[in-house]
Order: sequence, then structure tokens, then C-alpha cells
Amino acid sequence: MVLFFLVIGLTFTILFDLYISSTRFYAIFSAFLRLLCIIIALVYRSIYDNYDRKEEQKNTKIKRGKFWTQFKNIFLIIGTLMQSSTIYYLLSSKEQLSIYKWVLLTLFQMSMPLFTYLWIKRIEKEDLSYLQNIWFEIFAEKQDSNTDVFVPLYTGRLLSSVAFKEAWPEFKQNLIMFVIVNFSQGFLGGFRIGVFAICVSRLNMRLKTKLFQSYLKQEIGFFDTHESGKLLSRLNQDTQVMSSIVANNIAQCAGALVKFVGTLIMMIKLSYHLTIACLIGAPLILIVAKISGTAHRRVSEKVQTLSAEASEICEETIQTIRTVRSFGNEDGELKNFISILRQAYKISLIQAAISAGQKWFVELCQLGMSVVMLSYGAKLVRDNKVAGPDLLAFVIYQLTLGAILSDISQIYTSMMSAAGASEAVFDYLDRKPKTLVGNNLQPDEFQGEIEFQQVSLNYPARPNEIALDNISFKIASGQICAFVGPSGSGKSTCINLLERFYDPGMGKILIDGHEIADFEHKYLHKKIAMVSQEPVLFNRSIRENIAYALDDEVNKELLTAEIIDAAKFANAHTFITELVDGYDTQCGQRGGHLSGGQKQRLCISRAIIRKPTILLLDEATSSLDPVNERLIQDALFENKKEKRTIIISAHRLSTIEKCDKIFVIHKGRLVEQGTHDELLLINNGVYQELVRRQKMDLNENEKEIE
Ligand SMILES: Nc1ncnc2c1ncn2[C@@H]1O[C@H](COP(=O)(O)OP(=O)(O)OP(=O)(O)O)[C@@H](O)[C@H]1O
Repeated sequence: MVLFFLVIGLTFTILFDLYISSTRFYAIFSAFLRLLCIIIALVYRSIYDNYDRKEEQKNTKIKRGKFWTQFKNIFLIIGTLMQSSTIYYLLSSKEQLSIYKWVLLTLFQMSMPLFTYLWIKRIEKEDLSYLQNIWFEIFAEKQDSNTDVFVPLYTGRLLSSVAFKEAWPEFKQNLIMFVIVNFSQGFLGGFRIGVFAICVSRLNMRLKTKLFQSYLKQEIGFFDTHESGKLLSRLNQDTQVMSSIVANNIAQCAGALVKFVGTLIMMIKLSYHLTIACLIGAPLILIVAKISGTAHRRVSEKVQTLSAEASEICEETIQTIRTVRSFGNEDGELKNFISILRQAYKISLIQAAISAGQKWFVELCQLGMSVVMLSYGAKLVRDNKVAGPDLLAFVIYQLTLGAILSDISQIYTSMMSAAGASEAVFDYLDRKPKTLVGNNLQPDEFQGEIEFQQVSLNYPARPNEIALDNISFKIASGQICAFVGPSGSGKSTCINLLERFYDPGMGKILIDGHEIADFEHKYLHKKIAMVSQEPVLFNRSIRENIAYALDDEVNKELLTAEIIDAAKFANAHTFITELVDGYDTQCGQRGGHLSGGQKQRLCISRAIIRKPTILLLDEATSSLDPVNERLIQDALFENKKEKRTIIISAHRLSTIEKCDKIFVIHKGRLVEQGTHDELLLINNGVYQELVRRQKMDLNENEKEIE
């Protein structure tokens, strides 16, 4: 891809310089364009270098190729000097340019695409490769602008041939030039629009991919503190705003700047007196653009934040629609939604007022510029200082310049809006996960021996509350153990740590003597499977849900047999085959088309099919009827074929009586451990109390039934 840009850049350079450029003026103009582009590249680079430095200060571990970075900076500076010297040479040399000098100059000027190539390479290294689309767009826009600049000149000349008798002999020649420049403008304009449409879609796709990729890399704590609705709004809306505004405007801005410079050169060539007269209002337009741009940035930031909040309410309400309906609170949710949209609307009114005010002011300045230029121009024509046809061409240039200035001011304003919208997106894109996904340890043997060494944890969402306090225990390979304790005591937290959803604040978690963080991410999750408290299924078929994340290359027939075995293990096969579509039945969003118990059984099948060495069951059978629960328990306890370490977190103590070891957790601390019989012997122990209470509840229930 990068080579493609390089080839395009070089081809344009050679074509334009060797064959199309025949005048010294065009050569100067062409070199000037390159200079401009290199300067833009330099500015970008310095911004990213600065960003690098900040990153380095934040994270000293990041080592970057400093030498190479500086080397490329020097390249860009040399490029700038080369282009400047080309312009100087062309301006100062009086003699006709010979062909070998043209070749030399062209080689000289080829530095531009070469430097661009280096710059693009650099961007790719920084993982910001989507910016190359913008760069390509600048290329396309630049070519278009080149011919744009000549349109008023030949329009002016053609009109003068019609209007002034003395210009009649040149009518034919002017008509041909008029057709050529207008045709090229139209052709290149179409080309530009096509390229632009591709660029926007590609930029959008890449931005979304990068952002989604960045979300997927984040630690679970990030999702505890960032609502999904807001994250989705950033992913869908903000990236869209960014890609269309940024791609569109950077391209237009480059084009407008090129046109501005080109038009200005042509105007100066026609009459520098008139040029000075008509530029009086320009600085005012640019100052107003700057002021309103800053205002737009702030406003747009607020609007995007509010729209993310609205999206969060919408998403949450849809997700929890059954609860909302059961409490009859549809109006309440709608009210919240409307109130946020109203706030956004009020802020948009400010945005509209700023845009309108800016437009009025710019139009007024343009009018002033026209009046000054026309009055002064008429005087110059009367004094024979400017020829009539030149004044006509100048008027067209002046109108073009006014439109360009107006464009630049609007581009700046909307760029600022995009900057406001993009702030949060870039924050997420640049965010480094606090927990690294994993290292590279992938031992051939994985026994499943677990050890907690003085482990403590505070959840990121509640940094001041201790969830686990100095917990130490050891589970031998192949043992079946249980975590018990009152609700909120920390059982699921221990399981979350074994899944590496969080890293302990203090202490170590070892598996087979290695720290859990040392294992490679995919390897670890092949060896450890979990069935969580809330059974979550994907909106796919039962078959796909059970085989979720298994390697694609697994033989299909084998896979079907394994899926059925796994379903049988979890006692799910019977209910699946009773469904009309059997294993192809769709589960609905989050498994909403199935009952709680059915979902749990599918989740168990999904874990079992992976043949994990460590199986974590967090209240995995809580929604099942006693018969089904007993069948699954038996399958777990009696499966001697595979050596598997199993950890069960359960409230129904009858289900864990047979466990090799029971860990009693209370208020985040490990208070007792042993077998069921050993724990019952601890007088006034927590376990003894839990068993006593459950027995009482059972007796009362039995009495009620009687
Ligand atoms: N993601 C989280 N962010 C903040 N605090 C959390 C989070 N998850 C759990 N907690 C808190 O940590 C403590 C332990 O929770 P945990 O889920 O481990 O309890 P548990 O013993 O599994 O309870 P239960 O039997 O009800 O499932 C509780 O006080 C809970 O409020």
C-alpha cells in the first residue's frame, strides 16, 4: 500500500514536471506545493514526536528507535531545504531551462514523495496508518486545485476576447484553454470525490477497528468503570463524525491552502496594487475563524458527551426492558432520555448561533473586499495602470479568493468540532490496559495445582473497600474443592482472580508453581474454563454457543460428536433434541429465548467441551431443579477419566459435601478450611452455623409443604 502511494507520488511528479510543466511559473508553483506538503509533514511529525516523548515520560519501559526518528526528521528538514532551493533557483535564474536541468530539478523534487513515503512508514509504525488515507486525499485534492487556479485566468481571457475588440484574435486560443482547464478541473474533481468517498469509508473502518481492538485489550476493571452505552456511542457516532469531518476537511484544507496560494500568486501577477487592496479583510476573517473554532470545539465536546450519556440510557433500558416493564417505568426512562437530548439541543443552539454569526461576518468582509477592490480597480484602469481584461480576470480571482477564505474559515471551525468529538476517542485509542493480557509461558504439562499466597484485592470501581484480605490456600492437582460463605463474602472474587479478570493488589496466585500472569492468554483460557453465576449465551445457535471459541480447524463431524457429548454431560441433550431446530435453535440475545436452567446447562457444556484442566463453577447449577443438579454433580464427581481440578462456589451446601476440601470465606477472609466432616467439628465455626441454618430452612420448608 505504501509503495502504491510512493509510485503515485513519483508518477505525478514526473508527469507534471517533465511533460505538463512548460513554464518557469508552473515549476515554481509545483515546487511550492511540495514545500507546503513537506512542511505539513514536518508539523505532523513534530506533534507525534512530542506525543512520543510524553508517552515515554509516562511509561519508561517503552523504548523507541530514537535514532531512526531523528534521522527521519533530518530527512524532512533536508527535503524542505531542497524544495526551497529549487524555488530560489527558479526565481533567480534568468536563462531558459535546458532539458537536463529539468531532469535534475525533477530528481530534486522527487524528494517530496520519497519523504512522504518515509513519513507514511513512520505513521504505520505508530499504528496510526489510517492517516495515510488523508495523505492520499491531499494528493488527489492537490492535483485538482492545480487546474482550479487557472480557471479564472482563462475565463477572464475568454470573456475579454468577447467583450474587448482588441482581444478578438486570441479568442480561439483562449476558448481551447478554457475548455482544457475546465475539463481537467471537472475530471480531477470527480476523481477527488471518488477517492474521498473511499477514504472516508476506509478511515471509518480503520478507526472503528482500532477502537474496538483497544476496547478488547482493556482490563475488566475498565468495563466496571466505563458504561457500555458510552463506549458504544464513541465507537459508532464519534468515529463517524471524526472520519467524515477530519478526512473531508484535511483534504479540503490542503486544497484550499493550495488554491489560496495559487490564486494569490496569479493575483499578484496581474496587479499587486489590487491584491493588497483586496486582502485588507483577510486577517479579520481568519481571526474570527479562530475564535469560533475554539468555541465549536468546546461545544462539540459537550454535545458528544451528552449524546454518549443518552446512548447509555437507551442501551441500558433496552437491556433491562423486562425490569423496566415490570415496574411500569417506561415514561421515567423516556423522561431521562429526553432531558439529556434537550441539554444537547440547547448546546447545539449555541453552535448554530456561532456558525450563523461567523457566516454573516465572513460575507460582510467579502463584500467590503469587493467594494474596495472594484473602486480601486476602476481608478487603476482609468489611469491605464491595469488593462481592462486583467481587471476582469482579477475580479474572478478576487471572488474565488473570497470563497476560499470563507471555506478555510468554515473548514477550521468544523475541524475544531471534530477535534472536540475525537478527544474521547483518542483517549480510548491511546489507553494502555492496566493489566497486561499475558506473557508467553505455555508449558507442555499443565497439572492444575493452584496456590493463593497472601492475596488481597480492592476492585477498581471501589478502590477503598477490601474485597479479599490476605487469603492463602493450596489446591492439589485433580482435587475438587468448594468456596462457601455468606453472600458478598468474596467467593466469586477468588474465581475472578483465577480467570485473570483482575490482578491481585497484593500477593501471588500460582498455577503449577508459575505466576498466573506468566501464562500466555489463549493457552491459560484453554486450560481453565469457567461457568459464571449469570449464564451468558451469544445470539447464535446452540451448536455455535457450545463450540464457542474452539479452534476452527477442528473436524466438523468430530466437533458435532463432541458437542453432543458435552451436552449429554450437562444433561442438556434431551431438552435440545426436543426443540424443533435441535442444535440449530437460536438462543436469542444473551440467551433470552431459553430458561435459566437451560442456559446454565449450555454454559456447562460450553466449558466441558474444552476439556479444561481447571474447571471453575460459580453457582453454576443454582437455577437447576434438584434432579438435574444431582445428575450434573454426579457426572462431575464420578468422572475419573480426566484429571481435573474443580472449584465450586455454592450456596446449597448439600452439593459440596463430597468435596476434597472446603474453603470458608467470610468478609473477604479465609476463616476455615477442611473437609465437610472436619469443618463440622469446629465448634461455633462459620461452616457449622451455615449448615445449621440451611437445615433449619429445609425443615421449615418441609413443614410448610406438609
Ligand atoms: N466488579 C466489582 N466492582 C466492585 N465491587 C465488587 C465487584 N464485584 C464484587 N464486588 C464486591 O466485592 C465483594 C465480594 O463479592 P463477590 O461477588 O466475590 O461475593 P460472593 O461471595 O461471590 O457473593 P454471592 O454469593 O452473593 O455471589 C462484595 O462486597 C461485592 O459488592
